[in-house]
Amino acid sequence: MTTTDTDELAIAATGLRKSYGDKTVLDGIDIHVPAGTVFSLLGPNGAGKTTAVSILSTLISPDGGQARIAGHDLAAEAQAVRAAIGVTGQFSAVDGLITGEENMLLMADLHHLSKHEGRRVTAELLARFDLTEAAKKPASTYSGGMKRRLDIAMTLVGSPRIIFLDEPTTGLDPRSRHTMWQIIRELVSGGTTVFLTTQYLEEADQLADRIAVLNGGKIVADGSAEQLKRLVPGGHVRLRFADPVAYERAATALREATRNDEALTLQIPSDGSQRELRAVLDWLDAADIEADELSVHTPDLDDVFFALTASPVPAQSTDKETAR
Ligand SMILES: Nc1ncnc2c1ncn2[C@@H]1O[C@H](COP(=O)(O)OP(=O)(O)OP(=O)(O)O)[C@@H](O)[C@H]1O
Repeated sequence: MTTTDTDELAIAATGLRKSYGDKTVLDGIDIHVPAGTVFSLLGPNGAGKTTAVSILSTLISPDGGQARIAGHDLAAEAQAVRAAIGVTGQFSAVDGLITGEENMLLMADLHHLSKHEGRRVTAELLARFDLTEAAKKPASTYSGGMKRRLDIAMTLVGSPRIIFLDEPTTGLDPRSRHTMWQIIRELVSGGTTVFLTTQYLEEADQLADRIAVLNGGKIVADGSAEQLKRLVPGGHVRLRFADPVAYERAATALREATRNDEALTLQIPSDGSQRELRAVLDWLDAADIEADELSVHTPDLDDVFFALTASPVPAQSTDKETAR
């Protein structure tokens, strides 16, 4: 990789390793995040997402590997790295005993902003995150979504170029989750780089330019949501019949279909495109058969996630496999 490539990367990590005792959590992972994009690290519980965030944000040291964050070496220039990043973890930095505004002013102090500048930034961020009305109330009275917004607002006091959001919407209701997604999109359109960990596949699908799936200590897949979806087969059209005679005739006409004689359904491999759907309908018309229901299934990130995280992780993924 040339120097220019490295400069344009907000995060460039290679061979990161971390073990606790004889448990290898990260077994040599590479992460490259271009500036101004959203990168999402996905993985089941305990996969090591928080560990990766903690390493990249200088909270803990890796056992091996290197990383440059905002152009600074993680090990040799930890202070410069810290100055360039913001971290919002699973455990909020919000102090419930003081007001939202006081939490913000405290952050401004920590970042050595002048009194005047601290007040200006606080007012601006509280307004941006729709917290002006609640600013003078103790943060303990805030809803989950408000606390999460305050947490991110506090992170932004230091104007970080890169922010790490560790499961930013876990436990939020759908409306608050959508508000958070909007906030993240606005941050990125303003040039911030976002490193996001999530257990919600839809969240990664909605927000991330690139997604990496972490499992068994390794990145098992890496790409855009579309690229990842292409990794798994499973796109199909399903036809359901109420009449067993129509079902039998359709099964004879559509030789590639997989039969389910109990449910009277036929499953035909398909990419879900208009062309392929039309072909199926044309076959049915030609044979003068009418299906009672037609549904299209295209692989989604769930399929990718379950396919990629199926075996090496014990109990949890087995449950998911059986559930499907
Ligand atoms: N300080 C520690 N000492 C020992 N083991 C640890 C420590 N921190 C993390 N682990 C273990 O490392 C593994 C990865 O943990 P980590 O919190 O990074 O996973 P995660 O992907 O963030 O999971 P979750 O989604 O549940 O937060 C887990 O098995 C955890 O028990």
